[in-house]
Amino acid sequence: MGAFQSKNRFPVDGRTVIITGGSEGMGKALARLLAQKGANVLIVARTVQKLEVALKDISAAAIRPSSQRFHYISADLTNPSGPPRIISEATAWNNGYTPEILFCCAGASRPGLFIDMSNSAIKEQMEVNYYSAAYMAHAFLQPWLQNPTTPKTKEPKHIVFTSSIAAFLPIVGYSPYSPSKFAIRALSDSLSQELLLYQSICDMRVHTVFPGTIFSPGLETENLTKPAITKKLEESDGGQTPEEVAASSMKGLERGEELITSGAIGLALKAGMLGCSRRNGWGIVDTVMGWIVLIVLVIVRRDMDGTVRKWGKERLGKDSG
Ligand SMILES: NC(=O)C1=CN([C@@H]2O[C@H](COP(=O)(O)OP(=O)(O)OC[C@H]3O[C@@H](n4cnc5c(N)ncnc54)[C@H](OP(=O)(O)O)[C@@H]3O)[C@@H](O)[C@H]2O)C=CC1
Ligand SMILES: CCCCCCCCCCCCCCCC(=O)[C@@H](N)CO
Repeated sequence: MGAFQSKNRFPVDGRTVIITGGSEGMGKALARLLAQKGANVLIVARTVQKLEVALKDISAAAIRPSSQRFHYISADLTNPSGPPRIISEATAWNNGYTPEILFCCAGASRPGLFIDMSNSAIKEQMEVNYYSAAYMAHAFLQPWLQNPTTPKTKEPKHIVFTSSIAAFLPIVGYSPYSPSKFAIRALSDSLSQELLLYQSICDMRVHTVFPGTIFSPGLETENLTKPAITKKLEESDGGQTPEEVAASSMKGLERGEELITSGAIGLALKAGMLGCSRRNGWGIVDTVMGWIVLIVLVIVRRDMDGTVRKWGKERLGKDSG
């Protein structure tokens, strides 16, 4: 302990955290982890029954059960009227303070070939992944700015978005899904710069997590309609449990990272896609890794394209999926 231990840049003990998609999968694993670290936790999702079951599980993980508080709010986050109601309910529940940390984990993937998709399916992916996060983030910034003083004023406020490594490379079958995760990364980057405007009034930070395959209820649902070629292309990603993703996300946040990956493939792919995004520390590791990755990706892309071309040649007409 002590001198060599770096500062925790994401303290949560005694603070109040709101997690969308906190009733299942990665969001629920994060909620449990935050409860173990001493946070008050509020989860948001649509289905009340799942929220009730999850909340019991989350509160059972508290390190100080007598003083930590837990709550849920049911809302459909694709509806822009949801977040303002969530803020007022959450603020009232949290003794008049807007929760200081927002995790946007709600999301879903409905894979399929673009050519087969209805326009409403294309729109739905943007709504459930991008707008659900953008509306929430938008609703939190004004209350934070107007009331920058909270019991833990010294600590910055945080928004944490959830993207995917599908935002780093093309994968057949994710054409309506990947753009929604790219959009989250773009929002994260532009907000990260915009929030500097207000830094002297209220220190607000934004982060994005890029998980690979997560063994979650959501994955089981998406696999029901996933084209076989998509399963083939993503088989080299071994996958992680929601708990593993939650733990590595928290580690990245505690190190102060802005764009966070939870596995080796994500780390490499991110390095090849950083561009003008914030790098960790001075960015030397990310940058050198990026040079190597960009060379390796020439081969990866050629290999993936070869697989897709062969698949089409052998199966198109018989089974386009
Ligand atoms: N699973 C995977 O392989 C990967 C997932 N991701 C992303 O990680 C995040 C978590 O995924 P995962 O662990 O699979 O989650 P799950 O699909 O298992 O759970 C999704 C959660 O979001 C809630 N939710 C879904 N739609 C809405 C909505 N319209 N309004 C409010 N809440 C909603 C669900 O509850 P309810 O249905 O009751 O509303 C549930 O709590 C998502 O953003 C996902 O896109 C990223 C990479 C890989
Ligand atoms: C040096 C770099 C090597 C690169 C190897 C490429 C491997 C590609 C694996 C892609 C896996 C995609 C997971 C997306 C998960 C997701 O977001 C969905 N499950 C939606 O929920």
